[in-house]
Amino acid sequence: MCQGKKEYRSYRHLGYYYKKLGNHYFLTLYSHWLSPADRDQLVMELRATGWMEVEDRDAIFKELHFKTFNQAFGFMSRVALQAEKMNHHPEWFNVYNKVQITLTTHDCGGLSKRDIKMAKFIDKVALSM
Ligand SMILES: C[C@H](O)[C@H](O)[C@H]1CNC2=NC(N)=NC(=O)C2=N1
Repeated sequence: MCQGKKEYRSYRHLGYYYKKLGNHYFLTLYSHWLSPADRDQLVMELRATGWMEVEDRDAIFKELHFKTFNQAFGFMSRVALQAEKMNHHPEWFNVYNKVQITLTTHDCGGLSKRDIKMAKFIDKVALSM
């Protein structure tokens, strides 16, 4: 989904834009694109529910604690089904009742609308456990 800068102009009519990260250009879909203003606003809202920005990556992170391993695993199962449905998968680590989650869009080298949608889903499910 993300090509180098050279394809940028040929894809523009398809609603793509390119984003420069370091010495690389990532071509990504407008439909998932987060404008800087939207990104700042949405990430600020997620900070209110415990998400934080990852220092050396364009990604967000949250650690969730549950009463038991079963609850943590049940939470992960529900998120996994949503990840498959969205074709958008978290980077996560589980130890007993704790789940650490990092969200970013690998195809685009950074945050996209899918990460925001997934983060809100995660918060909703965690609240219902
Ligand atoms: C081939 C497959 O559709 C892609 O690799 C999907 C799968 N899940 C994904 N998950 C995340 N977080 N980012 C992606 O870019 C992504 N791409």
